[in-house]
Amino acid sequence: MAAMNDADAKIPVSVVTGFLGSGKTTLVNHILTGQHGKKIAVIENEFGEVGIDDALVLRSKEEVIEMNNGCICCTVRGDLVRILNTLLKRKDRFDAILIETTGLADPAPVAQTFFVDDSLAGRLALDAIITVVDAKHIEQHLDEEKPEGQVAFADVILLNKADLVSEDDQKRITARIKAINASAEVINTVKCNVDLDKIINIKGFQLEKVLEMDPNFLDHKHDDRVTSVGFEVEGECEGHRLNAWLSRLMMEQGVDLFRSKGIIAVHKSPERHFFQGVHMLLTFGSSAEGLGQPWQPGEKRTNKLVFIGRNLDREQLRADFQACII
Ligand SMILES: Nc1nc2c(ncn2[C@@H]2O[C@H](COP(=O)(O)OP(=O)(O)OP(=O)(O)O)[C@@H](O)[C@H]2O)c(=O)[nH]1
Repeated sequence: MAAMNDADAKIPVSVVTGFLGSGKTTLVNHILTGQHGKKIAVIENEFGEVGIDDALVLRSKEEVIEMNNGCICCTVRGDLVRILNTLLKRKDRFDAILIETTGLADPAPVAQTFFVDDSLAGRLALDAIITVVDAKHIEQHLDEEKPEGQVAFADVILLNKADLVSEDDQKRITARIKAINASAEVINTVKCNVDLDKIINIKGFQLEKVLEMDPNFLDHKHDDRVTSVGFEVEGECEGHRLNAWLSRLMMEQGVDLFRSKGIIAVHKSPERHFFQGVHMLLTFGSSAEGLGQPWQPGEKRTNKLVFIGRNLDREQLRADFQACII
């Protein structure tokens, strides 16, 4: 009997990165709901201790597993290895793995896992790093500092939110991306609507290429200027108090608040309410608009909040939120 080629036996792993709010969850939803005949296991890393994206991701036949222990840079080795090993015990149930990283994570530590960890190196193959870029905000971010790493290490770049910029803008941004990373394929998308064959199982990642660019790729150091605060509080919120607190918070700390998200149980409302913010911009939604599910009869009402930013005071945030509970 012909022995199976080792490389063929490896399960492809795709890593989705992208700055906060660029469209990573939109891409995961696109993949989960697509008619592609592939069974894909999704691992999500929420930056914070409670999972919120999980509630926003549409459920489908694929499995979604969530990692909740803070920044992927720090916990990746333990958590990711453990989760991947658990997944591998059920490997007859999927053909590919997709890892959605937090918007701030440098993809390096995720990618390293597949080379550094012996238990995984032989069984999984890092297929590609897919970076989602927000066409509207990328230039501002490139001018400031952050997503260079995400752009530099990407194998495929989705220039998403193409609907929000002109064709000239798209050309200029593509040129700027190419100046950072000439070898990545750049695909313009709206709502991350991309042919899945262009992003999954494409064998795009090459360690040699990356090491040539960054010889220190395999020894990443964590940037600890930014922290996350996540907490869960049982009970029902008084809507006006919550609004007043969030408005004050955005006004006073908006500059330092990169991202905020919450799942809220509002007093006397059967709907599950959500808020999400980027700096001072806050939007609200609820299960009445088809986002997530209403509270089920008998289900415990609980609130989950996550804040990501600089100089966050966990105790204060929690106490202020607690004061909104009836
Ligand atoms: N106009 C426009 N909006 C989009 C597009 N793609 C996504 N969005 C919106 O952008 C917002 C952020 O999208 P998400 O998919 O949640 O982004 P994310 O990268 O997962 O966000 P984080 O998990 O916070 O990092 C949502 O309100 C989306 O509906 C697009 O192509 N055009």
